[in-house]
Amino acid sequence: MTTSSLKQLTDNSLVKNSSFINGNWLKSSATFDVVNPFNNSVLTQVADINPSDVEKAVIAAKNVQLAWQNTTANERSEYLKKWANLLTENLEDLALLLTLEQGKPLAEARGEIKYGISYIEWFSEEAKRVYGDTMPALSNSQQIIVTKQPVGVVAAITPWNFPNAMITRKAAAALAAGCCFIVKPSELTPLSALAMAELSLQAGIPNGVFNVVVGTNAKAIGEVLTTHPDIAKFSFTGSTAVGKLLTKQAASTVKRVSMELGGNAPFIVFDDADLEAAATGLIAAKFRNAGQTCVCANRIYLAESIKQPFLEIFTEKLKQLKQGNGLEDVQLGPLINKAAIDKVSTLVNNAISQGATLHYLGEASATGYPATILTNCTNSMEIAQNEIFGPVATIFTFTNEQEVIKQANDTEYGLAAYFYSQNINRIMHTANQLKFGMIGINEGIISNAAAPFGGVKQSGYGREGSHYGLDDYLEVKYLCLGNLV
Ligand SMILES: NC(=O)C1=CN([C@@H]2O[C@H](COP(=O)(O)OP(=O)(O)OC[C@H]3O[C@@H](n4cnc5c(N)ncnc54)[C@H](O)[C@@H]3O)[C@@H](O)[C@H]2O)C=CC1
Ligand SMILES: O=C(O)[C@H](O)CS(=O)(=O)O
Repeated sequence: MTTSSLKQLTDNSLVKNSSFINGNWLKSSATFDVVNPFNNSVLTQVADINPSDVEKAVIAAKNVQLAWQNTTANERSEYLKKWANLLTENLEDLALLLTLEQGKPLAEARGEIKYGISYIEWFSEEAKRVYGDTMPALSNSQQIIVTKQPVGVVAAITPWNFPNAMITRKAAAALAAGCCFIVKPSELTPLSALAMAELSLQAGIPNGVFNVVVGTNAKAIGEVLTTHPDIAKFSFTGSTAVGKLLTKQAASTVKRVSMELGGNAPFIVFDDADLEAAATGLIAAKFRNAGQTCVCANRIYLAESIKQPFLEIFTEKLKQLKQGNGLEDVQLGPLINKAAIDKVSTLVNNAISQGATLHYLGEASATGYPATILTNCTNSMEIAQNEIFGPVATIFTFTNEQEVIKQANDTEYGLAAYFYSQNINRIMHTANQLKFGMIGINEGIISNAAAPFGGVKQSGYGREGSHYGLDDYLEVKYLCLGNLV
């Protein structure tokens, strides 16, 4: 029987149990349990920060902000490279920690750590590519110069589904731009963030530049991070509902805001698609992290003429996926908690009561959810208008290209979309009409540090990764030099 304990780590110094502020570990009397979602065992206790102590992180960051933004781009690049190298050296322990606290299969956890490291590596180079402009002046006695400067102290709040990569995707860009950084990770998965903090210390990143505050009073902590006047920018990844609340709070001090929110991705298989490739792509796009990602395929539209052959291929592939303990040889881990299981069950039962057909039902442990295929779904069902966040494939059919594009766009979200076709005219026509920030064309996994990750509509705004990702942490300054002879 696989033991599920932190003792399995090679280097137990990576297990940290309190907030990391100004290079120190802040103890507090109150603690909260960190639970393994597969068996609900308590992994460890973590100090529950008193919201009144969150300001200590703000002060620490503010006190070192000028020194940090006055380092050279090369110096910041070197710090980031050291951090990335340490994360790579500790990859196995970081992956084990992530699977223990979040549940995803170890192979996926390794993938997430590498994905998270790729953002640090990407921005260690982007730090050296912050460029300005010159522009034609109104007279020869003038010179116009445009420079870019770091926005200042950045605060962030991140979710439990990618407890490593959602932090590095923000922190790496912030540090590269010359901004000090404070993050509140989800109280469900604080250990990955705290291990990252320990490695930032080992990388020599100066005290106060990278800070992690952990606690169960997300509301109170969030109020400090969204309203404190010494925080210039706020970045959030999580649900649209919470994103709206935090955006309102950040408006009180007119902070720069980036929002990476929920999704409701359509996945369209046209009649000219490579069905084998589309089925493989859908397995990846639907079942990664047991369906708990904001870019998961949430609605699957099949051309009527290929529905039967596609479903046969897809169902056979789905039967190969095993659900269970992420530490063992499985492809689907547990959901994050019982509330998540109840939410998915309600959506499925509601869909069936509204006419959906249960086409396939896999097996699952008590803390998992069975891989499921529902057919005969319609856009009016709750399951079509909500982010499922579970391993449930909902099948819709269509006969007309314009109709399916209209249905795909029929959502308040606009994060990711996918479609499979081998006709270039149909590909360009469809890509131009889909209202989403990111589109996978004949591809089910599109996440890449070199590409701009982000959405439109109620999936938020701002971009993370790519050369666009630095702009969110920079202010443009216009200098007008006059009276030149
Ligand atoms: N667009 C994107 O890149 C991503 C979006 N998400 C979305 O997030 C949801 C799942 O993740 P969850 O962690 O459950 O989302 P969530 O929005 O409930 O929580 C996200 C973070 O916000 C914090 N939080 C919750 N209520 C808060 C409040 N009142 N004030 C301050 N902080 C608060 C939580 O502690 C956590 O750290 C799904 O809707 C998913 O689509 C998740 C990951 C990535
Ligand atoms: O939280 C998420 O869902 C991630 O943003 C998805 S990805 O970046 O890992 O694709």
